[in-house]
Amino acid sequence: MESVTIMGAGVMGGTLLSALVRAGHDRGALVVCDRDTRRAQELADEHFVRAAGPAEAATNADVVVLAVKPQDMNSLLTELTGHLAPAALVISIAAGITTDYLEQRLPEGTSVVRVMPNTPALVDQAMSVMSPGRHCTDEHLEQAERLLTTFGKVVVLDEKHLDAVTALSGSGPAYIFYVVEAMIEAGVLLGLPRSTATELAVQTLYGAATMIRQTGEHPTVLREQVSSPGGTSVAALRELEDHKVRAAFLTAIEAAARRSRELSAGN
Ligand SMILES: NC(=O)C1=CN([C@@H]2O[C@H](COP(=O)(O)OP(=O)(O)OC[C@H]3O[C@@H](n4cnc5c(N)ncnc54)[C@H](OP(=O)(O)O)[C@@H]3O)[C@@H](O)[C@H]2O)C=CC1
Ligand SMILES: O=C(O)[C@@H]1CCC=N1
Repeated sequence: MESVTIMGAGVMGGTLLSALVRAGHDRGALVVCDRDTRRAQELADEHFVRAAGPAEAATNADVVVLAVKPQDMNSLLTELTGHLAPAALVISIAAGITTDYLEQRLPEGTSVVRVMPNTPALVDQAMSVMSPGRHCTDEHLEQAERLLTTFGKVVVLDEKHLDAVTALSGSGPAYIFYVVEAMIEAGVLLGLPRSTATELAVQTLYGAATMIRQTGEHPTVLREQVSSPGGTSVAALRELEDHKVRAAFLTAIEAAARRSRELSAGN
């Protein structure tokens, strides 16, 4: 089984490591590294894998996953200089960071794949989109796909779409959690106990998501089925339209894509 090193023991590094362990990846072939060595050791201990410094972690890795913030990518790449195996596959999950940027800082010919996963990887329901770099072989792309498939769905797209992808599915869980928070608050406002409001909102989200997936119907059709003539749903939806909630989603997701592009410049 290939050796995988995860650089960055934060939210996504931890999420991806836990997913690989859950999928039965050989623990002896998993290494985690963080500039906070205590954090790396804690994560390693939690999953019975090994923590190591950047040089050692990179040297023997078949796959190196870069899971640091985009703003830290330059310094991480400097630390990796001279330590990557020539045949290693580098998978970057950083928002905004292009394969071009990575290839310019890594040894000539390094296989790079840019991936945008999301936090539902924690429950094996990630949406990951990947774009191969210039030197990425078919074998390396398949290797990346195999790893990513262990914790969710994977799609290959041209890199020109990756800022939009980051804005939609990368950040997407945050928008959904925000909507659910607001629905829970509304239930509490109407006098429901908070625990009941939470259960109702969460099951409604789960049921609605499952319906979209299983029926294959467009969300508009499903929304219309809920909206009885002269009824409650249409009364609520008019308020959402009046408050320009749809337009707010469009501009919010545009802002996220813009921010992804800014991050590519190291801001
Ligand atoms: N969170 C999400 O939902 C998603 C995030 N991403 C991307 O994943 C990446 C990580 O995000 P996230 O996990 O949220 O961020 P975190 O800040 O939680 O994790 C990044 C970790 O990397 C550490 N780090 C920084 N520099 C180095 C270095 N040179 N060597 C080793 N470790 C280092 C950080 O330390 P310190 O705390 O000291 O900075 C931190 O522990 C980002 O690029 C983000 O764009 C992609 C998809 C979804
Ligand atoms: O907020 C962020 O920048 C990261 C990238 C996608 C999701 N979280």
